[in-house]
Amino acid sequence: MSEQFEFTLKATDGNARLGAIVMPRGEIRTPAFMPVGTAGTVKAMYLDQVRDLGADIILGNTYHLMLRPGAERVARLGGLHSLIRWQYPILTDSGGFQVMSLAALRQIDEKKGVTFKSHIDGSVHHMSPERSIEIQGLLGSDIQMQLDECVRLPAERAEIEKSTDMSLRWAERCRIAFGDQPGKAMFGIVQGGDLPDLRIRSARGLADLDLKGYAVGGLAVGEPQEVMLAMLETTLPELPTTKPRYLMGVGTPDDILKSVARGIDMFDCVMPTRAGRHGLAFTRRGKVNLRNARHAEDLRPLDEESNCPAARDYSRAYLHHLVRANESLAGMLLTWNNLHYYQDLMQGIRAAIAEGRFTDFMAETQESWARGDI
Ligand SMILES: CNc1nc2c(CC[C@H]3O[C@@H](OC)[C@H](O)[C@@H]3OC)c3nc(N)[nH]c(=O)c3cc2[nH]1
Repeated sequence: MSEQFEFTLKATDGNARLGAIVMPRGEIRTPAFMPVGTAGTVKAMYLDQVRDLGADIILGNTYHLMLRPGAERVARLGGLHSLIRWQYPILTDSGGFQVMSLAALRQIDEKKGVTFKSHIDGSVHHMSPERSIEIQGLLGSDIQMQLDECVRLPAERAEIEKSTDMSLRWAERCRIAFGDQPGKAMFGIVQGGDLPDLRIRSARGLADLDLKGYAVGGLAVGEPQEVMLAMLETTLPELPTTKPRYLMGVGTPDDILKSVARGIDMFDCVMPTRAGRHGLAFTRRGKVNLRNARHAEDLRPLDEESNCPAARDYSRAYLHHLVRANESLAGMLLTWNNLHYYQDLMQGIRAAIAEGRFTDFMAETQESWARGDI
C-alpha cells in the first residue's frame, strides 16, 4: 500500500468541484456520498452490496464503537477493516456529536474533554481530544475527525463563540496527537453556528493548521436549508481549494445538489438508510412512502428504468405489504434502493461537472422530483 493521501481537483463548474482522494486503501471519487456505518455495519446491507452500489468509503462512529465492542477490543481483533470485512477507506467521526445527542450525564471540560455515561449500560467514560484520536487510531480509521463541540441551533452568540474557540484549540491538540501518519488524514471541523464572523474565525484558524481536509460542522442540526447554505457561502471561501471539504450529516438529495454547487466534496447522512428502514423510498420522481395504503394494489415497481433490482423487480404492493408487516426484507430492499439512488445521483453529479453541465443537471433533477411520482 502506498503511504499517501493525495487530493486532486480534476475539474470545476462554477463552484462545483470534481476531484479524487487517493489513499492506500483506495480512491475516493468526489463529490462523494459516504454511507453511514455507525456501529461497524451499514444497517440492512451487506458491505459488498454497498461497494457494488459505488461507495468508495464508509463511515464508522467513535462513540458507538468505543462503547461496544470497545476500541482496544477492535484493535485486538485486527482493526475495523478486517473485522467488518471492508478493505476500502473508512472515515470515523470523533464522537463529540453523539455524546451530545445520545449520552447521558455529559460534562465538557476544555482540558479533560467530555465526560459522559454510556446510553447502553450507564458506564462513565472520559474522552479528551487526545483520547478521541487514540480511539480512531485503534479502530484503524483512515480519515479521523477532530474532537469538537457541535452547538445546537438556535443558540446565543456567547455560547457559540465559547464553543467555537474551544473546538479550534481542540483541533490543535488533535493535530499534535495525530502526529504524522502517512496514508491517513485528520480533518478539522469548522464550527461557528449561524454567525458569519465566527464561521470565518473558525475556518481561518483551521486553515492555519494546514490540515489534510476540512469538515463543515455545526450544520444539519435543525436550521433551515437557507441558513445552512448561507453558512457554506461564508465558510468555503476561507478554506484552501486544494483540500477536500466535507459537510457533516448532509443530507437530502436537494441539500447535496445545492451544497455541491457551493463547493462541497464529501457528504454523509443517515437519510437513505434510516428512511429505508422506515418505509421511505427515494426515486427519480421524488419520495414514495410505501406505508401509504395507496400502494396496496399497485403492481408497478418503484422505477422500471432503474438498474437496481430493489427498484425495478418488486411491486409497490409487495413493498407496501412488507412495510406494513414490519418484515426485515422491507428495510433491506428500501435501503438498497435508497443507497443506489444516492450513489446514482453522485455519479450523475460527477459526470455533469466533468462535462460542464452541472447547473442543467441540477435543474433537470429537481424538475424530475417536482413532477412527482406518476
Ligand atoms: C445529521 N446532522 C449532523 N450530523 C453531524 C455530525 C455527526 C456525523 C456522524 O454521525 C453519524 O451519523 C448520525 C455518522 O457516523 C457521522 O460520522 C461522521 C457532526 N459530527 C461532528 N463531530 N461535528 C459536527 O459539527 C457534526 C454536525 C452534524 N450534523
